[in-house]
Order: sequence, then structure tokens, then C-alpha cells
Amino acid sequence: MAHLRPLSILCRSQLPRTVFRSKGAIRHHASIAEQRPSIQVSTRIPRSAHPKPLLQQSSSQSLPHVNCVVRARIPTISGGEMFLHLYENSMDKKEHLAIVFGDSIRSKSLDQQLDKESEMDRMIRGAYKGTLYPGRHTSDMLEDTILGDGLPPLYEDAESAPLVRIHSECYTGETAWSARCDCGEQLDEAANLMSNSEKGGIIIYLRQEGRGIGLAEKLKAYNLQDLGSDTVEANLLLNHPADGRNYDVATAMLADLGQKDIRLLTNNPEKVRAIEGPNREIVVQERVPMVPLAWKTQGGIKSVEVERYLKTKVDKMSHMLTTPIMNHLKL
Ligand SMILES: Nc1nc2c(ncn2[C@@H]2O[C@H](COP(=O)(O)OP(=O)(O)OP(=O)(O)O)[C@@H](O)[C@H]2O)c(=O)[nH]1
Repeated sequence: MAHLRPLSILCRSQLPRTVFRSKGAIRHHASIAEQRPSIQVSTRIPRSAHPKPLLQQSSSQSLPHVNCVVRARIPTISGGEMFLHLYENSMDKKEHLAIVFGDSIRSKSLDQQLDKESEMDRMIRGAYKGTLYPGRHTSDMLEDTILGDGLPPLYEDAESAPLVRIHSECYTGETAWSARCDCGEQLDEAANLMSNSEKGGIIIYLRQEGRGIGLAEKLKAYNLQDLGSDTVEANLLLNHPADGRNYDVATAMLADLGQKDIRLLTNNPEKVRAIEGPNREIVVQERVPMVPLAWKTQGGIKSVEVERYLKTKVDKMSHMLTTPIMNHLKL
């Protein structure tokens, strides 16, 4: 089996004194060593307390079909590794991803034996056990382990269930150093928590840029925000829903990865409800809050824009966050 070292991973803030230029100023991202230990708060979800839907809902009574096309090992810049799974699905043409920490979580669709498939074919698409090396010529997957029993793994308690984060694509926050949102920070934080957890974890990376409205429309929304609208108003002014996302593909991907009971990293009550799927294919046993780093450490993203963004999530999208810093900022 591939050997997974515990790692503290992938933090923009962890890169050695990474410096970004912004409006002529130099912004230092503090290294992880400079940050105070993170506060880990967990919130059990009583069945009766599941939030009512607020935003866009799935109209479908069944999940879309998903198929893991390929899986590959990704050694990371901090020394650990994860397995990137690329999926196709029957709902859209996008390549949604599952970032899997730990080598015990496997995709049923990937592990299936395909018609006339050679052992080399299997290894090339990532359907192998253990580690690839030059000269290896078998996938080491016996017939009975390829298909499995089709049942999700059983966990004795919620703590045993893996951590899951459902992330939506954000080019500006993940790649273009934007301080309008905390999306990049949340991605890093989720990876950190999962890579340091014995149970591993899964980040479902959905290609739903701009809460589903796409990058061009999100950039228009940014201009509207600079003209005085908040994030929800800007979407509505552009004739989009406040949140146009759909989580059915994510639910189907989690089921394909053998999951049933999960611990979900989020503050968004709509996500908790939606990820369970039309027939509770997935059950959120526990919600693990994502507290912005700037609210609990010296690090994290600091800007008037990100505080406004978070305030709107709390005020208009029912996010389960208390807002310690906002009172001190002139928003
Ligand atoms: N339309 C729009 N989308 C934005 C804006 N800022 C960030 N986003 C998008 O919001 C999405 C990120 O939301 P998530 O990180 O999943 O957050 P969430 O669902 O609100 O809740 P959490 O799980 O608690 O983080 C990404 O698709 C971003 O591109 C904005 O100003 N306008």
C-alpha cells in the first residue's frame, strides 16, 4: 500500500514568507509556526435540528451517475501525498475532483474491472493497490477485492467517520491571491486537518465557480460589490440565484468512495442539508465548523472585503459563525 506520512500541507500561509503585492503594499502570509494552534470545534447534528432549505434545491429524486476515470498519487510540496480522483458524471460535462487523504478510501467505479482491460491499463488509470514503480506489471487487485461487497464501511461512532469538505472552485481565492473571500484558506485548512488525521479525509472539489454562476459573472458581481452591493445582492442584480450550486454530484461521488456517515467541515446549513442527497444516501453525523483563521490566530486573510463577505454569509445565508472581528471594522 502507498505509505502516507502525516503532513501539514499545502498552506499558502505556510510557504516560506510568501509575499504577494497588493495595491502597492506587501502582504506577508505568516508561516504556520507563527500561528497559534487552531481551535477545533465540533458540532453534533441532532436529526431534528437539520436546517430547512434556504437556497437552490435539487429537484431530482435520484443521484446522477458518476464514474471515476482516473486516480493518481500527488506528492505534495510539504512532503506528504494524496490521491487525486477525476470524475465524469451524467449531470454535466465538468471534471469534478475528489482529493483523497489516506489509502484506505477507494472508488468503486475506479476499481471495477473493465472489459478487455490489461493489467497495464488498470495501473495507468490508477486502479492498483500499493505503490507504482518502474517494471511493475500487475495491479495486485484480486477478483474479490475489485468489486467488494458494495456496502459502505461501518463506523462505530461519529469520530471514526472521515472528515469531508465540499469545496467549490474559486479561481480568485485559490489562484489569484484574492482577499475578497477565504476560499483558498479554507481549502488549505481542510487539507491540513485531513492530512493530520489518522482517518484521512476527502475534499470534493466541485467545478461550481462563483457559487455556480461562473467566473465572468462573479467578476461582474465583484464590480457591483465595489459599487455598494453585498455578495447576495450582486448575484440577484445579475439575475442569478444567491447561490446556484447543486450538490448531487458530490453526494454521488462520496457514495462511490464508499462513504455513508461523514463529518462535514462547513458553516453552511444548506450544504449540510443538500449533501445528504434526495434519499439520505449520505448522513452528516457531525458538522465541524470552519472558523476563519484571522478570527482565531494572527494569520489568515484580513481585508474589509473578506469581512463584508463573511458578514453577508452570516446575515443573509444563515452561516453558523459568530463574528468577533466585524464589530471593530467599518464595513
Ligand atoms: N457569486 C459569488 N461567488 C463567490 C464570491 N466569493 C466567493 N464566491 C464563490 O463561493 C464559493 C465558495 O463557497 P464555499 O467555500 O463552498 O463556502 P460556503 O458554501 O458559503 O460555506 P462553507 O462550507 O461554510 O465555507 C466558490 O465557488 C467561490 O467562487 C462572490 O463574491 N460572489
